[in-house]
Amino acid sequence: MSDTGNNILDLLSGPADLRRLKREQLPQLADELRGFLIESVYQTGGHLGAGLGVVELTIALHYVFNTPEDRLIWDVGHQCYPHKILTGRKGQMATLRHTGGMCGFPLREESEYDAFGTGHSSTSISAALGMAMAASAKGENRQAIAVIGDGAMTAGQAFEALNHAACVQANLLVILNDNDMSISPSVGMLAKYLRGLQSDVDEMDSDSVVHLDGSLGERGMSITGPVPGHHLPTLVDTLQKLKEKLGPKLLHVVTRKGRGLSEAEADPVRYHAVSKVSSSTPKDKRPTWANRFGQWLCAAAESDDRLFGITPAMREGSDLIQFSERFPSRYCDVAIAEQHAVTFAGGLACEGMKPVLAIYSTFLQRGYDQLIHDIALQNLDVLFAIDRAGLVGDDGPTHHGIFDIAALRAVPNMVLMAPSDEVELRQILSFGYDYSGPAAVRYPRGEASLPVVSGLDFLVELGKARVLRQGDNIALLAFGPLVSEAIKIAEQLSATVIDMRFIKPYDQTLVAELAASHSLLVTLEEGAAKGGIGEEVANFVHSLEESNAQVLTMGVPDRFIPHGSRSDQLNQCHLTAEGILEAITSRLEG
Ligand SMILES: Cc1ncc(C[n+]2csc(CCOP(=O)(O)OP(=O)(O)O)c2C)c(N)n1
Ligand SMILES: CC(=O)[C@@H](O)[C@H](O)COP(=O)(O)O
Ligand SMILES: [Mg+2]
Repeated sequence: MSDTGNNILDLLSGPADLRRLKREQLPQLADELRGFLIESVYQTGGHLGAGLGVVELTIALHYVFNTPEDRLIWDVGHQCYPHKILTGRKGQMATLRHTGGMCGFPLREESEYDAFGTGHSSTSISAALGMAMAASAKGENRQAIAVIGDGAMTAGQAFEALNHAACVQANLLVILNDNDMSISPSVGMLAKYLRGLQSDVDEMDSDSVVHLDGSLGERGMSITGPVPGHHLPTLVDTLQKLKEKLGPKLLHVVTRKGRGLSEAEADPVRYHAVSKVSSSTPKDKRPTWANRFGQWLCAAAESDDRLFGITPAMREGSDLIQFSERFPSRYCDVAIAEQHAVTFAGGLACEGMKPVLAIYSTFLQRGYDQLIHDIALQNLDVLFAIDRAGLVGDDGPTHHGIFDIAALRAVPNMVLMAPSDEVELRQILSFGYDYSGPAAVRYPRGEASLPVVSGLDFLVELGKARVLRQGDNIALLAFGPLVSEAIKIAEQLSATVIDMRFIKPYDQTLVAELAASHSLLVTLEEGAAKGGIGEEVANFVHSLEESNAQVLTMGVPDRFIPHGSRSDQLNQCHLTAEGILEAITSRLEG
């Protein structure tokens, strides 16, 4: 017995060892792997339910296929921890999602077994098909396997890829991991269809494999399943058969999210991700920006029955929970379908409704064309509540919301606002809601900031900033919660502090006045510096003939910021009081 009680798991250094096991050893390996996964993720925090649901599937895939030569891609990638543990990274699990530690998603640079980096959903089939076509072109006899959940399957790109795959002869295996869950329960036509096909995974038995060969089958993609996704003998036998079958194939497996941990099976929403179990008593958590948004949304809906609240499968994350319960007829979870969500909001607006689309900044990237083409170009009255705008911490670069400033300030008709605290959030959301045109309010992940200056008037006027402190030579122009960092160093610098509030249109009149009365303007934004609002302010100031003011722009540098804590990331980007002070000091010492 090894010291951790894991007879088999601890003896495996990689899939080659796994493939030397007898089939009858695999169920014990699954138990050991599941136990280690739970224990480890409770220590570090991270995604849990999805990984528990694919323990057997992961073992079977590495047992049957010759990974890494056979390419294995995990859609979204939040379920990849069992895969990482079995591919030589068990020892790194203690560093999961820590600064400098193991990534919480598949990462090509981390391992040859991570065939494709994921994080945003629904990319796996496209990538696997590309790899399969390349193998064919090179005459290489290898498989490309995409494991995609029922939630991820609802996104358009998944269907685009299936549509293409069904008409090309490439060795592609798509495994639909159907646990009837997204983060919240799956919604939409696909979910209904799949529910009609499968019984409860525990009621399925090994001869329940149904060769559907349905409509897609007649046109080039064979469909197998549904198969009980926790029954190792069935999984291994089925995968062996499919391995020998040429051409594009789809295997439908039925699993349970959170499998093997009773509380996670009972509440898969809550156990989608868990915080680390810390020995110290948890400090009272303050409401998050998303909580404050959710409260505002309910209050606004109470007084206006034209308001619709829309989320692309992120009810919990964006905190539309209360709204969904109180206003079910005006709550729309459109599944993982950001492109559809944006244009759908436009349709509502055309008919006089007041849609509010709550969407993470990083996921809005999926709907950028729709924002331009369907909303801004037609000047439709849609409010975008852009959540997770800024550095997000543990999830890392696939999830940072740092491109929305550069993206949206380039779009005519768009209004883009950045509240500095939770009181401002309410005021600015209301302003955006009342504004009759496309408006967006961006706010970060985590606990909502409290006002740093009291007794201010809250009247919000289009394109107008707020002077929080009058100083002399240096002016700090903060866009959003970085106001609090600016206030911390204002006295030491005897600086003027401006809460800019509006990114588009920004308060150009005030900037011109500041440029005439200060020698250094410093712009602060938690967004990509390249293409950011700081560049626009600098261009404007440097175009003023009557001013010699210099502009120091501070934002996220032109590189991807790795996973880790949000505070580490802000430090890396010098977007803390200390970092800003240091940058100003070195500029002054120039
Ligand atoms: C484009 C995009 N939108 C939203 C998300 C957030 N997200 C992460 S996991 C998830 C649910 C995925 O459901 P499914 O694919 O069924 O996987 P399961 O968690 O059930 O294993 C969502 C919506 C994402 N990662 N990417
Ligand atoms: C995997 C995925 O994309 C989501 O689970 C994401 O990690 C949620 O992020 P938050 O924790 O910021 O809600
Ligand atoms: Mg699912």
